[in-house]
Amino acid sequence: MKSSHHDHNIPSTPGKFKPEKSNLYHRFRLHYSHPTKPTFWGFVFLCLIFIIFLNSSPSDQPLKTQSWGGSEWEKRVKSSSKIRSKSGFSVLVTGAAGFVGTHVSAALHHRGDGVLGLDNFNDYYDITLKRARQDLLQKSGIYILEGDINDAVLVKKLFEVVHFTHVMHLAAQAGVRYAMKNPKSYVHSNIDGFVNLLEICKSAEPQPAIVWASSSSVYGLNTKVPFSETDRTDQPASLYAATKKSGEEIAHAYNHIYGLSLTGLRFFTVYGPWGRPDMAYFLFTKNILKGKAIRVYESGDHGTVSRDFTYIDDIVKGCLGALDTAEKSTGSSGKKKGDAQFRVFNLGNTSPVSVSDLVSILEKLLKVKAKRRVMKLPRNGDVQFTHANISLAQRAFGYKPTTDLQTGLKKFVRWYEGYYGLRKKSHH
Ligand SMILES: O=C(O)[C@H]1O[C@H](OP(=O)(O)OP(=O)(O)OC[C@H]2O[C@@H](n3ccc(=O)[nH]c3=O)[C@H](O)[C@@H]2O)[C@H](O)[C@@H](O)[C@@H]1O
Repeated sequence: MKSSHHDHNIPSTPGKFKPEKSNLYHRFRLHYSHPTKPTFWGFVFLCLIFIIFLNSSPSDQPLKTQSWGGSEWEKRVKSSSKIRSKSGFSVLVTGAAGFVGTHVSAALHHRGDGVLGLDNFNDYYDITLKRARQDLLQKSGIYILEGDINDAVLVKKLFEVVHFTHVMHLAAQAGVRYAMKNPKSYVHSNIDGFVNLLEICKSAEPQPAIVWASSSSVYGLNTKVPFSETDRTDQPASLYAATKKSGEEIAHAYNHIYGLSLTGLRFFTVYGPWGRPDMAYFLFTKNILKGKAIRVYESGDHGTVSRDFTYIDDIVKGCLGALDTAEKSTGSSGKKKGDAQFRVFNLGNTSPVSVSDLVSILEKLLKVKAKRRVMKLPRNGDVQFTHANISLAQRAFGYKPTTDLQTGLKKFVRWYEGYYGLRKKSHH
């Protein structure tokens, strides 16, 4: 599972029994060659198979919920969610140990909003990075609860303990290309999980306003540039995109039936410090520094593949702007009392850069020449280009990205070197 041919750096699927199994198998083989006790070892083998069977869950992502509950736990939940400023919010941030979730949580807390994080800490990518982000937030008093958005009992309990004014829903199975490897994880988090959350929000008293992460990938094969929110989004090129588009339709239905205030944000390839190791800029940095080859995609006839790379701080401003302009939900007792706000916004940078230029910028910053393997874009769900029109978000909450790719990557590289201990110590 680990080293597939495409994305050798993408970690294995959640549900990590394989390596252990082969370990045990080898250990067993060593002992099995012992001539004296074949039946004993046969028995041990059967036991092991049985244990493996018991431990393997039929679902792709088993619910991993720590023990929770009790008065101490409630105190912690309440204290983290407590509003510390005049007219501040109390926000449940799902996916709070994720890349965007961490930055948004920190920004909300910083301005005096109460923040409770929820994250299932799945192993789609390096968990130690998620734990490090958790530690970072914990230092400023933000509690990230370990639990899954599919866990209805837990999420319901949270709404009983705290009257959240807002939900910032960022928990998702991200990544475009990984959807071919683990399709069900996308349905599990992006559809099942979202519906579970909305079901609970619709019955919560009071209903919170919800802002959530959609994706630029919903534009799929759309060729009209720049992408506007009114452009067609019915031609997804990946299952990931299809689940995010489904999320937008599901959001509409919950807004229509239950009066939930819903805002979907179409993020355009967000990058920056504390980013996701499965994304190209991160993966490239790692491999360039290791002297390993990187795959640089191009389209047919040596055309460029480009992205409207958007720096994390700009995205955070967009998220806060969306929260600040979100109107209240209108329903109560699970029933709609009037029309509620329904919005979708692009949050991009408005200046696409080719993957090849991305690599050149990294080469300069890292002072290492990349070993480029230029290849035609495989049919893996990637689209050829993205380019956001952001005028809608600009009008609604003054969204205006200010960081170009060069500047943003510089900050990323500085973080990367610090985090992985690569920075040269200066001798006065
Ligand atoms: O905009 C979005 O909504 C999406 O942005 C990113 O998806 P993507 O644009 O594919 O980001 P990267 O994985 O960083 O890829 C960036 C570019 O590098 C290219 N690439 C990727 C990997 C690789 O080995 N080589 C390569 O040339 C891709 O084709 C793509 O054009 C995120 O990973 C998604 O979770 C998010 O939803």
